[in-house]
Amino acid sequence: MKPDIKALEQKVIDVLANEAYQGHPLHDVLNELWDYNQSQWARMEHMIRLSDSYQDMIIQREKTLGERFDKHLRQLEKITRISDRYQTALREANLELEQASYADALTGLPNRRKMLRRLKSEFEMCRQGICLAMIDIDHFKTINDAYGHLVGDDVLVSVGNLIERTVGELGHISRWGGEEFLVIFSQVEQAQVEQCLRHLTKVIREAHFDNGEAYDIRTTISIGMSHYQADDSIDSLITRADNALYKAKNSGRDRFVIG
Ligand SMILES: Nc1nc2c(ncn2[C@@H]2O[C@H](COP(=O)(O)OP(=O)(O)OP(=O)(O)O)[C@@H](O)[C@H]2O)c(=O)[nH]1
Repeated sequence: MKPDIKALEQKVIDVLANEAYQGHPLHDVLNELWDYNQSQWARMEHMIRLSDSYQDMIIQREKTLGERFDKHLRQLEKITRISDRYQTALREANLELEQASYADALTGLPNRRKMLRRLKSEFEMCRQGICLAMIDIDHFKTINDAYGHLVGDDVLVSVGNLIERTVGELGHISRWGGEEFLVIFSQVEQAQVEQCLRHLTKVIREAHFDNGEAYDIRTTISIGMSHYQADDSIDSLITRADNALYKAKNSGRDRFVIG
């Protein structure tokens, strides 16, 4: 049978309060037991309160942790988006930089570095049938001296444009340096290249480089041509074109010579 704890407790309280039992040894023992029981209850309640607040604290902490985690996640997403945009911008900037490093700043034509790359790849693909034309403006210094460097720049750009237009699909032009241009013809009949270069000297000879009415400059070009021969390297092919250009200069300019 289950004891009625409440009634039992009340009975103990009554006995302890009863004057008639004071001083009896069992009264003292009961008193001590009662005090001990009360203190145990108080301890238990204290522990329950502690446990409750501990659980509260954990719940709060988990809540805050969750919120903090969400915040970090949002920050992380933001950083990822920024990083994606940054990488795209970086890729575009690198591309622009790469293109800029292969273009001549004045004429916009491919520069010597780009040309050497092209020459290397043409050489690797099919070296037979490659022709080079080294083209140099005649007495260009006199144009600079007479009209100044800025006008000289304009003439350089115009000559570059005329070469590009005249060569067209037959070859690839580059500004090799200073007042020199290099054209690669690949897989074009040598006779056709010669005809093109002969025509080019005529085009430049007949051109008027004017700036409205401010000036009217005439000029000519000399060309050294080389075509691939057995055992040629890129260097030897360029050197033969250079030597032929030298001969064209020394034999009166305004012409092309085959090296
Ligand atoms: N305006 C201008 N001049 C340049 C540029 N690059 C090189 N030059 C000039 O080109 C001239 C080349 O002179 P030279 O090597 O003596 O040759 P040239 O006067 O053309 O004579 P030949 O080649 O012997 O017919 C120099 O005056 C350089 O300053 C440039 O980008 N702009």
